[in-house]
Amino acid sequence: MRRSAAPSQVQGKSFKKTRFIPPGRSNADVSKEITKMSPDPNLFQGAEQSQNDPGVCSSNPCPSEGIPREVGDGTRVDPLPPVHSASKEITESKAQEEEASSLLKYFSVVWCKASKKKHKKWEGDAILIVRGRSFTLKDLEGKDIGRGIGYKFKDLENVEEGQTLIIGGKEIEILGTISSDDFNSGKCFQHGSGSPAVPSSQAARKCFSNPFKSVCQSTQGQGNRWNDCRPRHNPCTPNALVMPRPDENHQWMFNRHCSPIVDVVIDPHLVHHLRPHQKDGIIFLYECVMGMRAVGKCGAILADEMGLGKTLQCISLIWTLQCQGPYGGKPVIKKTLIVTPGSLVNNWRKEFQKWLGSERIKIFTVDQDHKVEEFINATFHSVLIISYEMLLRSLDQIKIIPFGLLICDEGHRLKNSSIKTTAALSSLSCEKRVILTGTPVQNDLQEFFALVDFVNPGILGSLSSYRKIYEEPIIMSREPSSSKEERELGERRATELTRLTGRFILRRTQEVINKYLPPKIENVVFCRPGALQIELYRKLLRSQSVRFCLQGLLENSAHLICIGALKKLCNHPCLLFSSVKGKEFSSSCEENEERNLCQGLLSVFPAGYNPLQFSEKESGKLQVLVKLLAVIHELRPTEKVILVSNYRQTLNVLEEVCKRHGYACARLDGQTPVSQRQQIVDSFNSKYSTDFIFLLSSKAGGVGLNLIGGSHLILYDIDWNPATDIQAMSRVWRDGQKHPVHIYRLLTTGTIEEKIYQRQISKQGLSGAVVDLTRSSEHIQFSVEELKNLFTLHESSHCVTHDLLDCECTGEKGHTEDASEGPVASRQCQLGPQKSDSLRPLSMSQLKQWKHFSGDHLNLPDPFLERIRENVSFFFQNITNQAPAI
Ligand SMILES: Nc1ncnc2c1ncn2[C@@H]1O[C@H](COP(=O)(O)OP(=O)(O)OP(=O)(O)O)[C@@H](O)[C@H]1O
Ligand SMILES: [Mg+2]
Repeated sequence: MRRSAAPSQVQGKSFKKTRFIPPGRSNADVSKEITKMSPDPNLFQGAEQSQNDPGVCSSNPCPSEGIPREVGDGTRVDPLPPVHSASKEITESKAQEEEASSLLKYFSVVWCKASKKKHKKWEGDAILIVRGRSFTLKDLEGKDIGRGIGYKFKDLENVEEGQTLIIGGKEIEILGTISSDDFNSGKCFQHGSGSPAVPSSQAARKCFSNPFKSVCQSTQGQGNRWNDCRPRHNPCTPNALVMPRPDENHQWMFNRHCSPIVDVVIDPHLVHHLRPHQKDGIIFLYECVMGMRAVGKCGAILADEMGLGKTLQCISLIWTLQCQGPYGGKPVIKKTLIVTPGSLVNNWRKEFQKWLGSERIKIFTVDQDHKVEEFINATFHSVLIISYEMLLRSLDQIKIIPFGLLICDEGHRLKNSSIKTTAALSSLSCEKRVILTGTPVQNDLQEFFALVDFVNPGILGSLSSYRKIYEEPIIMSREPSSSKEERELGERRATELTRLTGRFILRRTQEVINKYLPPKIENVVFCRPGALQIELYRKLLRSQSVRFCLQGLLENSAHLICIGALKKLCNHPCLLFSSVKGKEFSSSCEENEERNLCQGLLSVFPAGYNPLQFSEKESGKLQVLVKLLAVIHELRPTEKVILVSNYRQTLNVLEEVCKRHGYACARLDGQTPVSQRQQIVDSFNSKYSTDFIFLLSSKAGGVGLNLIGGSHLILYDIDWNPATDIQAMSRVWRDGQKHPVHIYRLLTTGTIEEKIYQRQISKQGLSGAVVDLTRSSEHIQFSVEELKNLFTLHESSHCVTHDLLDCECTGEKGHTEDASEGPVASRQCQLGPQKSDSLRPLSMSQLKQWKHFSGDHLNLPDPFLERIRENVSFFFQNITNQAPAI
């Protein structure tokens, strides 16, 4: 507890002052005086009582007037002033009020409950906010612990440093003034942990050792240590990447043996390959984990967009820290733990091998046959790579290994502090923690807290203080009904939060590597539904379940069943048939809705319909797909295709199509054993592979994979969450890709798929958790109005999405809207100004700027589109990185 030595001052004179020995004071201080602040009696009692202490007014017949009220925790809240009758008083008090309303001051204080005890202890630090005639006392968690109104303006105006006061039943000592800037930004609530890496003089003193003495000792005892401590690589070569030297404060803190300072230089073998943004990223990571950016904190979040080479940046960091260090050249760490999704364990091993070969560093990957014990016993391994699932199972063994560095790949999963994985990882004693994520949480402030608190525990204070100081003001400022003051405060707090966390969070966008990548041609293809699809769609929309949903009569997830059925139908009617079959007569209660939905559906299918012998013509998208595959195969025989769906059953249909057409294919979905995943990916990426198609379940394999063996990516269906689709799309357009990349998103015209797409690109979709991969449609709430829109089939439109764009073209000619239109609306709930970010889904106005044409358009400029136009009602196309020779 802080003990004050600040001198108190006498203030006020009209009432008897209590003698008070401030907590922690020596007896010599007893003479110091304390001011008892009381609400202004003038305001409550009328002029005749103006000199009275309101405390004496308990005899007042009207207890609600003039007697401070107590609220909540015993805090005194003084009554609102009654209306005065005398006009002179009104004029005077009006003038005073005006004067008072301009008073706004902030103080740092220590406080304790007011009592007459001789020996008291301050109970805590707090912030005193004096505003006009009132004050608020907040603890450092941002919680109100005292409040009072109706004080004498003069008393509050004269509050100053060193004073000891009694207000609102609490004794406080004013320690200092806080600028409104520091209050508004929230800085004054920080417990010191968030300050830049400048140690307090106390800390510096504690770590002091006589540098001269120890250097002498060491040079005598160990020969010429200065000569031994040369940098591992030459820092003077023109391309040398040299890490920043620790400053004096860092040296005081960490160079206890006063070893000579040695340049830490990244291995030239790696530097040769590094992109400029990767060099910056390595310096950033180095500074973070060395505690050079925030005092006592060694965590970082590297949130570069997908494909920017976060793996290589980490490998460079690990290799450097394991061999070098700034103090006497001594390595900073011995062992590193990398935790990653199961499908990426072997990708990490491969990347180590790719960049460092197999001799420099020994990697151990945990799987069924290689347990953690082996790593413990075989001491020559320095890096342990393990999946999140395995980590939970082997936590006890992991805990006993003294890891110097912890890297959590695809670490956005740690955004929930109550899940087991986060708790398990937090329990590890390793302080140097790095989260890697291409999809950071940007718009949920609590999840953001969890990530930040994981890498740098305590830097934002406790969760409750964070809520009070940042989350609540920020959220409040974004309410449409917020006042100007609230908006300003929220803005300031958001800026401060961004500043505070910006020291250890780095995010670069795709643009930084665009110049190393081939062109990307993105297409949104609106496929006409087949006749059977239309008939079934109409039938489903007429079903009792859909009708009840629209009347708001069904509870829970009934609408999800309807949505699920429509989505299956869009993929292929045979998928709907399989799910309906057998449910028509089901009697179980849970399946009631499904039964209602299915009734009469089977009769729409041709007699003797066999889902296994489905026809490609029955699905508009499948027809387009088959033609697309054929034209790619014909025009680009050496190129390969990634075919993505969110559903295993759909992948089964697509696999069957591949078989029918004789296309060799590989497949990775949720059921593919983790141990086989990398091998499947590697063999597809290999130039010797004979596979033409890679069937990918976006949910199972979307994150982290490199599928640069393919240059055409077809998204067969659409997810509510744009991040899932964007993740999948990022698998091919990344470093190492040799061919122009073609992306095709297939949507069934006029159906729910268009609606989901619109939701993705509309503001409504944007305000949700757009970069959060774990959210699915179950978390989406729909109003009856929205459901009505979802459950409408637009049979006559070429493209409902285009209809909504307010675009004047008829789709007859290739049309591109003038790019000079207004700015793209930014997301509502994000920290600070958002830079261009390819993770952000496209917006409606951006889509309008894409080239677009109807399927009837003559002379389509793209030979692939030309071939599929027959079944397509509309196209959107966008080309990134110069016009390709398609
Ligand atoms: N400097 C480089 N030169 C050439 N290839 C590179 C370079 N840096 C990274 N790569 C390659 O780029 C690909 C993508 O890198 P990586 O997997 O590290 O991306 P990432 O940032 O982790 O993306 P994601 O968020 O999707 O996991 C890998 O094949 C990697 O080997
Ligand atoms: Mg990665």
